[in-house]
Amino acid sequence: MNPLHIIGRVISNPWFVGVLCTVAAVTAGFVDQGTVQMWCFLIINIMLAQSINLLTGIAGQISLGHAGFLAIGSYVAAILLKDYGVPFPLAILFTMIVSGMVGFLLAIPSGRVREFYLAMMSLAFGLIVYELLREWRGITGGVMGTRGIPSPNLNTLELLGWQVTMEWYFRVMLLSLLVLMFMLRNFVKSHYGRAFYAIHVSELAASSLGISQGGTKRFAYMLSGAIAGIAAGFYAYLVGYLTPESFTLMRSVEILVMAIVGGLGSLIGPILGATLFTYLPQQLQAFNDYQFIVYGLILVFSFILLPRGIAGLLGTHTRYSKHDQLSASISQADTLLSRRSIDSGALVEVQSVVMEFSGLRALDDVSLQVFPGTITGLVGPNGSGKSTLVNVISGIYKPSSGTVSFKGQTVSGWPTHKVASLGVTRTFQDPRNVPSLTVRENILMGAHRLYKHSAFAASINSRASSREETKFLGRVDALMKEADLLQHADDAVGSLPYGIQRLVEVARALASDPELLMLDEPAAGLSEQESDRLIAMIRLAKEHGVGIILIDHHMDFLEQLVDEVITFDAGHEIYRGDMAGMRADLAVVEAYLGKEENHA
Ligand SMILES: Nc1ncnc2c1ncn2[C@@H]1O[C@H](COP(=O)(O)OP(=O)(O)OP(=O)(O)O)[C@@H](O)[C@H]1O
Repeated sequence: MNPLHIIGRVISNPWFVGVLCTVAAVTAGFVDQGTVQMWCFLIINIMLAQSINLLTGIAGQISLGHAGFLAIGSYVAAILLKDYGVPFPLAILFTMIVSGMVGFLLAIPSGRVREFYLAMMSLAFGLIVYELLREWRGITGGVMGTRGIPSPNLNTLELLGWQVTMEWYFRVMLLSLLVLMFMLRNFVKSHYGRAFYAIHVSELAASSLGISQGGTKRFAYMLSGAIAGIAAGFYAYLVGYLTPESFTLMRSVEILVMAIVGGLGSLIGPILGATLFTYLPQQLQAFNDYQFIVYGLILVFSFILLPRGIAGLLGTHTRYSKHDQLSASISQADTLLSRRSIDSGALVEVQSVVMEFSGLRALDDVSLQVFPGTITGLVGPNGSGKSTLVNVISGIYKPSSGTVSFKGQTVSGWPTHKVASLGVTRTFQDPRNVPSLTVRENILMGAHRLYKHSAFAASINSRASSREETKFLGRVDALMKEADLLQHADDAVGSLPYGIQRLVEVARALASDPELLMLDEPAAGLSEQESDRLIAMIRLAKEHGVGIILIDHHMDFLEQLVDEVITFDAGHEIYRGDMAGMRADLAVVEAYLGKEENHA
């Protein structure tokens, strides 16, 4: 085994972490105050790097203004203690809430912009906060800053009449970090963590699983702000004075770089990055004037040589499921899918839908009904409107006119995630999985809409949350067995052949326990064996009363499955009936089948 990977395994082992923290907590009583203070700065950096990692590394929302959170939190904490005498743990708690609220508010405009613009917006946030600190003299003390904040460094910090020394301050910080890491780890491994990762990779695929992109982004900003708030509170008391110069753009960049160099998306990475960036500047002091050049070079080389950061070099992976914790208790699921009544009326009803794109009529007066336990095939030449119809039903497009209703309720115009949360699940023409997550994690993501437990319950790994996770992990294992995917359960989806990726997406759709399942060319690129697996899965869904819309160009494949087939040409329905009738229909042969045969 690679020796670096052995190091990675050791440092991510909870026993190692426990022993290291105990040793540090005890040793803090014997070493000089400067060393303990440095350890405190390390903890602050770890918290900040985790905060940005959650937002940028996991939820994919780039932030160049994190020093803004640090600044707001630090000044709030300072004012609460210095001016109002709030005990410092309570003041830190309050700071966490204020910073979380700032994060939430910041997410509202951020929800509308992406990538480069998002980076610019977060940059503007950091710059505005910096200017406010300089100009709002009555509150912040302007460029002179705020001094005389009770601090363990000056032996002026007290709690209930007891003087808090540096050594005890460090122990409180260490305990806070351990609690934070425990909660963060559980959170990331829950359906909340998977939702963060899903919006990062594909907002469209995420919303088709019932994940609200706006809500998830706001939640990510809020949590990230709250974590930065905790770091800020500890920072304000640790240093005992605040000036705007501690919260410049450089500080924001430094926080981001710590997480990137450590390894974005993993939980170990930010710890490693923060450690490097806390101690490196000290080591480089020997280089005097060349200190910053050396610093810059290290950065450039680490970006080039370590694309997944130090955590990648050490082979540490963060898992986005609790499979490793719960594997002993996972049994085979009793049911793969809920059994639904097939005697009820139409599941979905499309009425006179027209869909126009700048003058092009992709759908022209289309109507159809799909009943539980039936399969409706959609066929037609390329560009005839099949995918557009699925996009209209799933809420990706709002029809230009006409309505879509699901179980009698009009859903046209609803956001995609809200339609999906009713049990309307679809797959895409090109599979949209999360390539870096495992097969198990991807399929588990499908169950998102079914989870009931709160984010707090997920973070403390409550009994109810474990029970729910175990149930869905069992269901996912059973689905993997059905799809013959068990041997790939722990492989990253991106490393697998195309056909397998398609089966993963279909299994993910089934994990949502859908009422209506829409499959867009699921058999494309599958081997014969994989195609048989797919047929078995579709039949399983049908037997359980799921209503299915199936788009495909393979007539042999459709023949084995569909109850009814509808043929489109240029957005119009040209045939509806059984497969035999379709093959004999002159209009279909003219518009579609003739061309298909010519292709063959
Ligand atoms: N977002 C969009 N903007 C503009 N035009 C679009 C959009 N989506 C679809 N179209 C157009 O609508 C028409 C129908 O496209 P659609 O993807 O539904 O066809 P399809 O039958 O699914 O074809 P294929 O078999 O190639 O998937 C095409 O002319 C396509 O270019």
